[in-house]
Amino acid sequence: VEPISVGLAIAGAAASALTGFISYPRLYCYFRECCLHRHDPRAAAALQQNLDKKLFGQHLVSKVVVKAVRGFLNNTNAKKPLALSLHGWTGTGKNFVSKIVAESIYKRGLQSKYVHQFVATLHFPHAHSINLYKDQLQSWIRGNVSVCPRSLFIFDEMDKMHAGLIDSIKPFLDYYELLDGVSYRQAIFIFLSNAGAEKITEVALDFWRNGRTREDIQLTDIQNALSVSVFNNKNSGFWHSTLIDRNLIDYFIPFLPLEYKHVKMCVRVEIESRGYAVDEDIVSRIADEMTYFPREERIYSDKGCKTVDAKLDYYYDF
Ligand SMILES: Nc1ncnc2c1ncn2[C@@H]1O[C@H](COP(=O)(O)OP(=O)(O)OP(=O)(O)O)[C@@H](O)[C@H]1O
Repeated sequence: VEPISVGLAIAGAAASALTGFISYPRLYCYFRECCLHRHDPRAAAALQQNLDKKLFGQHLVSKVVVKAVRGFLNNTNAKKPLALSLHGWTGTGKNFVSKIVAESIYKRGLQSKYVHQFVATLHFPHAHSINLYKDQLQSWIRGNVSVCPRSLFIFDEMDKMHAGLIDSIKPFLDYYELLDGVSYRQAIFIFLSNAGAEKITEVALDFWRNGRTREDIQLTDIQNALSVSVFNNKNSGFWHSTLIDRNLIDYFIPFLPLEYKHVKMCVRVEIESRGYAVDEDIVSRIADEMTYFPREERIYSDKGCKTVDAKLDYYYDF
């Protein structure tokens, strides 16, 4: 065999292995993050599993989020992007659930280049810059969905967001097939706010006072009251935006206020995540340090599970 033809054969094999490698998307995407083009059945299963395991005291949230996201990911012919609006008291798991949703779709979760998070007071702090923010936000969304149709956008503190800014994202949430040549129908938008938290607490408290269990609360018990209260709340940017009256929000998802037992569950998770054995005495002491409302019954933690990790620092020497 001529040395030159052996060389060519080796070069050819190497080249075809390389082309095979590059054109084999699953292998390629194993090493480098890729936009999700096709439905991956593992995404919905991972979402269900993680919510079941990690999210405490939110039976309505788990049910609705899994149904909504699974249905949307399975739908190859969605007519609009998915828009979820998460409502509830502080520290009840809204950001936590958004993170779990992000992680179920993209391995790198919130760090993924296809997941974009905005915090109203951080990214859009000045009312006088609203026009600039509008332009920036629209071109950011357009640019990112052009690169990856299955992009995820999370907007925190929606109740502090300027109504004009909310209106500027409205076209992306609508039923258009294409906007300037871009389709937004595979994108997912998650909006977080405390708007409606009082209403949700009222319903939960009613159940408690009537001796009914928290798990008896159905979505319908809360949902109508919630959309009306959020819509009529003059303090939240949501009320005068057209997102709600044009029915662009697909699901209103209520987060119930967390009870003493849920706070304890959060403390245990935090202790374990730091590699310590759970000491029930410390768990109770931390849960006891939190404050609870209403003043007479003291059922719900007024910070939810927030600040639990900070309190833990006091008990463990790092
Ligand atoms: N229902 C829950 N189940 C398990 N852990 C929770 C739950 N709620 C909150 N936590 C824990 O508390 C932390 C803080 O909660 P999170 O940031 O999700 O609250 P939030 O509802 O977004 O509050 P805010 O309205 O103040 O932004 C989470 O990172 C998580 O560790």
